[in-house]
Amino acid sequence: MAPPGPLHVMAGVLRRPDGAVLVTERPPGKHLAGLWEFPGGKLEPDEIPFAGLVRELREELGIEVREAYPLLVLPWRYEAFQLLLDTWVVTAWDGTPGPLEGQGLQWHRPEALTPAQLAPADQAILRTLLAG
Ligand SMILES: Nc1nc2c([nH]c(=O)n2[C@@H]2O[C@H](COP(=O)(O)OP(=O)(O)OP(=O)(O)O)[C@@H](O)[C@H]2O)c(=O)[nH]1
Repeated sequence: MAPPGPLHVMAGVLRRPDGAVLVTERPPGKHLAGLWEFPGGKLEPDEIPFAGLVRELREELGIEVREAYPLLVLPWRYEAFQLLLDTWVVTAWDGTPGPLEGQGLQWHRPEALTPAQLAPADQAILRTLLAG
């Protein structure tokens, strides 16, 4: 049987007008617990990427995405699985992002993020943000 394909994971980089971006902490007991990531999650079967991004950010942060554009689709391999991290920059939303799942939330300018505190795949996203 063919091995399972990569997990398609949506990630949203919420960017405020002052340039700060939102990072969220992975909860205890989960893969990469204690590291920081961009909020999001797995795409559901037959869901288009933008709809998955909107759904995940509604579920995790309680916001309604209004404007977003694709930044990069990053293929990544962890020991146990592979993912395609489909990353969008979110420039406008309704509501105030809150920790609906009890996760830590922090706003930082990309230059102030410490790469080692991010999920490994997200370190590549950070490089793209810094290059842009
Ligand atoms: N949402 C999100 N997931 C990421 C990022 N970077 C990264 O490596 N991942 C990995 O992508 C996988 C899928 O994320 P997820 O949020 O749906 O999954 P999860 O572990 O919370 O599990 P669950 O929602 O099934 O309980 C996780 O293993 C997570 O570690 C990121 O920036 N955002």
